Amino acid sequence: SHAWGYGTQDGPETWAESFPVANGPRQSPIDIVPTQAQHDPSLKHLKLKYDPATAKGILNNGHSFQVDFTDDDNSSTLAGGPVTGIYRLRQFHFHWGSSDDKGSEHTVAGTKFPCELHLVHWNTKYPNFGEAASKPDGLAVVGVFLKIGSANPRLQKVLDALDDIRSKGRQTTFSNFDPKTLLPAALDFWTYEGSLTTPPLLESVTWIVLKDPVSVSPAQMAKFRSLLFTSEGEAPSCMVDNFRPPQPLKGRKVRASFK
Ligand SMILES: COc1cccc(N2C=Cc3cc(S(N)(=O)=O)sc3S2(=O)=O)c1
Ligand SMILES: [Zn+2]
Repeated sequence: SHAWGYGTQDGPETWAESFPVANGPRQSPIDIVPTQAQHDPSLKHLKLKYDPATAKGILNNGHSFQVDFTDDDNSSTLAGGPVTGIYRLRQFHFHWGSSDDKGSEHTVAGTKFPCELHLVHWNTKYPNFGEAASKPDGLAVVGVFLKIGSANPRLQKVLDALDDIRSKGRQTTFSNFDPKTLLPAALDFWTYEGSLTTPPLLESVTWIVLKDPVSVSPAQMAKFRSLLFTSEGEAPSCMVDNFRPPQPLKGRKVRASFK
């Protein structure tokens, strides 16, 4: 399969060679400019229903780490907001920087956050995740910014699991976790039509980026940065700066759920 990464030889500037959609009309992430986002009063409020029992495992996939959920019923779902129908939670993961001045994928009027959480959901009008991932309305990803502040106790269970998945390919069980605890109190959001931010960069994502960040402490950021891009036995390479920079808007409109 295609070896891609975030280095100088295999990073975002090279991805179009193997994934030409990288230069497509609806690529993500983007810079969100609040003054240019249009308030859309027809947007419904976000309906997130997560069952902690659907948490299954945590995996270092060599690009990030992800917490996977069982998605064989509608126990953990997203509805409302900009989407029609019911989307099932598949996994969540993060993107972060080597220092606190960068790391997020979306930016807000040019402001970068040190970390960004993505909760990936797929449209149940399609038979399974893989099918949905290739459809223009197949996926809905909720993005949450993390900003430096006090330690976030809700992150701790996830961060404590990282010791067991330090290298690429490592995974361990991860159960009884409610991802709703990772979200800010208010679910105000910006939304636009975009793509996966890593290969295969499929243009199948309705993005729902929450306006309010949640906190993360410098020590907690150090835990993220203790992960490795590399497998055991390879020369170790710290998993940092696993973010794609903002992509051209190409005429897309960003809507806001709030005034
Ligand atoms: C058949 O399509 C598949 C199959 C298996 C995994 C994936 N994915 C790959 C990248 C990717 C990037 C995401 S992000 N950063 O935009 O939230 S979400 C996501 S994924 O859907 O898990 C796609
Ligand atoms: Zn992501």
